[in-house]
Amino acid sequence: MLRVENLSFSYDDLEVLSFIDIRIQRGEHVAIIGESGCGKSTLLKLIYGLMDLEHGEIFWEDEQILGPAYNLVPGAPFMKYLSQDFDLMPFITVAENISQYLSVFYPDELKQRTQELLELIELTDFANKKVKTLSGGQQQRVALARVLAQKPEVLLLDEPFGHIDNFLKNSLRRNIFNYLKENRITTIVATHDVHDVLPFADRAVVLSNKEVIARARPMELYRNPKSLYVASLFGEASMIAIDVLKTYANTKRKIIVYAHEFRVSPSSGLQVTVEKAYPMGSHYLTESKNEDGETVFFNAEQLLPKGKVVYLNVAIETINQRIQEATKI
Ligand SMILES: Nc1ncnc2c1ncn2[C@@H]1O[C@H](COP(=O)(O)OP(=O)(O)OP(=O)(O)O)[C@@H](O)[C@H]1O
Repeated sequence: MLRVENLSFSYDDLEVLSFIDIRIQRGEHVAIIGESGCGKSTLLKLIYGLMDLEHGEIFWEDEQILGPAYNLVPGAPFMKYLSQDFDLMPFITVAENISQYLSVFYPDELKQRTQELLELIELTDFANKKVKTLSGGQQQRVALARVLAQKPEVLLLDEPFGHIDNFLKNSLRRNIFNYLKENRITTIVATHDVHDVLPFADRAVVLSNKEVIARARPMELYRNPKSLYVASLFGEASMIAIDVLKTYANTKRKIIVYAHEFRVSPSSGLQVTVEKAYPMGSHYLTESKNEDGETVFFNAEQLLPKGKVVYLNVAIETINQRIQEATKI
């Protein structure tokens, strides 16, 4: 088990993390999510031992992870950290970069394992190309294979698919995350991309304003977000008064509604005026204002013109589900 206990950290006078507690089981896949600048990368660097904690302790099983003040070579040997800069050897080939950490005493195994990792990152055809000639996304994939070659017990990934185009991203994500699960590699991913989180993470930890503000299974967080901040990590969302959606409801409480959960109606529901519409392929993400001037995002099948007044409804099941959570917001 990885235990992060009471961790606090500041850069000079700027406190970034305050009394963080996280426990991660061996083989578990946990996503650290939160807005840009909330401290995700800092937390990964601290877990890897690249910086000294201001307060608190980190353990992997019974071994304490210590920072550079206590370790000449920072970075725990049973862990690997894939940062946003890739740490590759630019003047040798892709295959050589990957096999650098494999044992030369077993040449057949070295060849087979290098091949396996090249297939995993979908770069078999580039095996003999020098790394410096690759694109940023290709280099990121080599960096991934290079850390996997070292068979870490714990893998820390910082925005692992940030440089990779959408064309490849989905299959690569499935390859890599399935590989990590099958090999029981404990994985912590810092990301703001929901596609890294919902299909793959066993749990998500949400950081905001120096603290952990939510932790749960990703689908649980998505279905019942406890704040607009959490919902916004999954998509456009708005806070709506329950009595506007359910006219017979006698309450001033509000619930969170995702843009795709609204249905457009010509006559009844929450009245909004269209401001702007963004084509999204299957629908138009439509920005509107309600009668109190608050912004409401909803998905519409049609392109609605600026100034058009429409009414929005939400399925009763969704309202009831969120009402149960609304008291906690
Ligand atoms: N070396 C540094 N020196 C001083 N401040 C830093 C340093 N690195 C990060 N920070 C600050 O610490 C805060 C957290 O940064 P961090 O990179 O951990 O956030 P993040 O959640 O990973 O962001 P992103 O998603 O944009 O990568 C930010 O306010 C950032 O400006």
